[in-house]
Amino acid sequence: MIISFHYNIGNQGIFHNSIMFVKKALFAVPNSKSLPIGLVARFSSATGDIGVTVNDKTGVATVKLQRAPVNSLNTGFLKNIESTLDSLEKEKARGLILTSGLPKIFTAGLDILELYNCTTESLTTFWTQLQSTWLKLHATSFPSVALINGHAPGAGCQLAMSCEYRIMLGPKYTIGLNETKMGIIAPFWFVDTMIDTLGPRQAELALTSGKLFTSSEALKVGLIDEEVGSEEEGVAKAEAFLSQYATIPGTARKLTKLMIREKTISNLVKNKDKDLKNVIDLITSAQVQKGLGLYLQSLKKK
Ligand SMILES: CCCC/C=C/CC(=O)SCCNC(=O)CCNC(=O)[C@H](O)C(C)(C)COP(=O)(O)OP(=O)(O)OC[C@H]1O[C@@H](n2cnc3c(N)ncnc32)[C@H](O)[C@@H]1OP(=O)(O)O
Repeated sequence: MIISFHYNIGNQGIFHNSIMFVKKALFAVPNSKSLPIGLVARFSSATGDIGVTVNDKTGVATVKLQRAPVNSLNTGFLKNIESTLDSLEKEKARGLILTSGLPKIFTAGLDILELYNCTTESLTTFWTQLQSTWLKLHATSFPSVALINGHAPGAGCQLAMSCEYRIMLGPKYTIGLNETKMGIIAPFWFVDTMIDTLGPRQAELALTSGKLFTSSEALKVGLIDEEVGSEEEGVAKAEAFLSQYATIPGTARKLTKLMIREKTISNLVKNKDKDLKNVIDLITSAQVQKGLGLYLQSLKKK
């Protein structure tokens, strides 16, 4: 476990001539490392790595997801993300920028290997962790921005939608809930989140077709809030968005957010077991297993 807390020195970034400016450890982020982007692949692991950088002037934490090759979300990585959010809550972070440390991919969504050839037991562990990580992200007390610097299909889109503001790097990447394209059904809380984000009409069109939106299409329907031409521009816009909360009393902000999100959150909290049963029934069916196998093969053939 590396316990590190990285400061942005005068907003110049944490790496200068490949030297990390690292101040003393202030809190623990389990299994976390802060890595130069070019080194990401070397640190790939079952649980992934999470780079956390906190700007000491603003208290905003930038969290970089790093699980090569595509930041797919397995049980360990989701647990790692949840622990990171717990640490940020404990240390009273003033804001979150959630982004990817990998080139081209925000996250490829759920790790299909957790769904394919799974047992009821392994699927239960995985799905329970997914529910728990999502609940934490969706209800953070601090404001959150998803800086979507690559593709964000499936649960990648779900994570982004749970942040309060979405900034996407254009024009090459896509985002959306593509479950129906895979012959599966998005869980009700993914659907609720998309309805909260797009409204019922656009959500229905998007979900039934499993649409993956380009950044400009996503902007048009309100799936993202801003499209940017570079990561630097994205970071600047994310910081600008978060800076407006510097003068807003935190408790009033948090309670307002939770009031607006309460219905979607409590729908999952009250129906966790039902959701799990739906998933087990669907995912372990022979037909869905066959489809997932073919989907995995098609990804590998590319
Ligand atoms: C009630 C049940 C509800 C279940 C809900 C599910 C929500 C989900 O999130 S389902 C998953 C949705 N995600 C996808 O469909 C994404 C699939 N992946 C892609 O479209 C592409 O990989 C990409 C656009 C993300 C990246 O393309 P790129 O060309 O850069 O890389 P690839 O060569 O395709 O992939 C590299 C490597 O990674 C493997 N892989 C890709 N995605 C996943 C994944 N989601 N899970 C596991 N593994 C994945 C891919 O097979 C390649 O593996 P190899 O290197 O071994 O060939």
